[in-house]
Amino acid sequence: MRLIWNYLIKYRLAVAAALFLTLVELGVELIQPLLIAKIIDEGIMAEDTGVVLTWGGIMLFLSLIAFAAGIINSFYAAHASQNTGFDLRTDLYKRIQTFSFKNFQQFPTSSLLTRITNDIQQLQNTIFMSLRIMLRAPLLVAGSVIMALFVNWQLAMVLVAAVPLLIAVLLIIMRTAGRLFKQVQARVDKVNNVVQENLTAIRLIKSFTRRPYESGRFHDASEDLQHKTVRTMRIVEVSMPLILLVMNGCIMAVLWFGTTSINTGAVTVGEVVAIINYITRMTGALSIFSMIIIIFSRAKASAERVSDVLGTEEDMKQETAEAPLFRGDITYENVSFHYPQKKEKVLENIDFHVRAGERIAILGATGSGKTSMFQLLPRLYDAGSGSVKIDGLSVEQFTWKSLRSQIGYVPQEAMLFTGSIKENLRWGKEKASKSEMIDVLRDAQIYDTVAELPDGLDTRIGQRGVNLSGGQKQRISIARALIRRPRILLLDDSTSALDVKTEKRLLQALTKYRCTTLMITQKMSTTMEADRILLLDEGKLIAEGTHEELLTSSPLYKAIYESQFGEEGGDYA
Ligand SMILES: Nc1ncnc2c1ncn2[C@@H]1O[C@H](COP(=O)(O)OP(=O)(O)OP(=O)(O)O)[C@@H](O)[C@H]1O
Repeated sequence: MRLIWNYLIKYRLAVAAALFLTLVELGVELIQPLLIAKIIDEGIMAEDTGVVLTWGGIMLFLSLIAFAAGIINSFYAAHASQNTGFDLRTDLYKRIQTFSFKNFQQFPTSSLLTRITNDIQQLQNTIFMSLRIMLRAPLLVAGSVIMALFVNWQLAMVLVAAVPLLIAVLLIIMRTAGRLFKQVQARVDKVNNVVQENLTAIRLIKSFTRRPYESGRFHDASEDLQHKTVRTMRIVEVSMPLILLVMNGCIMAVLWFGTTSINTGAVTVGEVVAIINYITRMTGALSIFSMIIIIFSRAKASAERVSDVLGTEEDMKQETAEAPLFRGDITYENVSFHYPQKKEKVLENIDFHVRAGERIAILGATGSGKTSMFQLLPRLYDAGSGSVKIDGLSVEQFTWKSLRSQIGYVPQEAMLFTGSIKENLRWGKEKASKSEMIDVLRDAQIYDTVAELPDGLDTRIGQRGVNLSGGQKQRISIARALIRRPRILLLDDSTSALDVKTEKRLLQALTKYRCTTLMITQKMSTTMEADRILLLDEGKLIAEGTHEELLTSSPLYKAIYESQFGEEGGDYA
């Protein structure tokens, strides 16, 4: 919970004002039974209407003050809680943005989503409730005991004995519930995970008619959440009957001792009524305690989950050197790599050199390590051993921005954002002009299609580009990479959905960018457009050369070629 204090401190004035106003409300509440005692003993019993009216008027006035204090308190409580929530969300978001892929593997996306929404919402509610009513509850309980002692200490001893014991039990319940609520939040993660996967793969689910299976998965996750929440709430709910039992016991004891003491004259009727009034108010405050237990236990769990993310160290640090303008010469020197959670190497002793401006095709069976090899260049991962260099300088010495802004990366799965085509292109270069956009769309062989759309560049792209074909998405992704005028272009199977002629035109248009181009591909038609080809197999670079060289030197390359074009080689021989 230290996390909440650290953030709340910024709004200390609002917090102080809210707490002060709580004390005003509390003061009025605590003084009222005293006034009631006075009215009974000095007004009603003594049949003095003047006393009743005077003190009754004072009670009414104080109630109005408490009412105003309550309203203003809400304003300050909302200000402090909403702003703290905003700050936490912002910092959490910023921290997630710095995450490396290794960090991401630590926290599934669905869990990060729950943390940044639901968990922060819990913390926000807790701060609001704390400033509004929660603090009042313990203060009211403590204040009532003190005031009861002040009214009649012998009768109040009943409370001195019972209340601390009751609070100790409630705190134990709160601790247990805190642990259980953490498990509840993990179940919320699971539900989010299923929903997220479901919605992103809705087309697949429909085409495979897997709706009943997916509904089953959702049902199980949701039911698991329901059961865990019910089990947790059961423990919390014990607190309410417990409070009523103990406090009603206190009232019985006060009435019992009070009646005998009134007869001996040691206690007045007003004092008995006042103490019972304090007990009733304490019962109200303690019932809020059961709500406090729920909110605090949840908040404790949420605060830990948020802290876990905020406290996660970036495992990949960026260095401070600004990269020079690259020529685009690339060297992999004896590079080996394995993913953080796996021991087996997916790349082993990769060694090659690409001259600036060259166009290289990377060919290899699925899972042979092509994408992994790409990811080392913009430092999405760091090589385990060996060195990846651009223009003879290790990529690990540059700032992310200066390195990545010179690399155009088109990932295997074309990922577009909700917004217009224009906005998606500006995602690549913020201040791109209309003519720049037209140029890159033309080079990516998609301009004619865009121009025919009723809204042209302003055409809205649905979430993840649902309203575009696979090939259209690929070409807009390529245009987005080209608009940055990259020095190095990485195409990860980005032309797989294009027909041979369109692809040929696209590759032709790329020559004017004079950038070094590495293209992962499964298609021979693409490799034949390259200056050289790297052939990967099970993480090893097994052959390197031009198309003609590899046809004679590499049996695997020849086999792939023949599998695509037949032994004669068709038109491409
Ligand atoms: N994020 C990851 N975490 C762990 N292992 C991974 C990860 N990504 C890929 N791998 C593993 O690394 C190996 C190489 O994968 P990679 O994606 O580099 O192959 P690829 O040649 O690009 O395959 P494809 O042609 O199918 O895209 C595979 O065995 C794969 O299972």
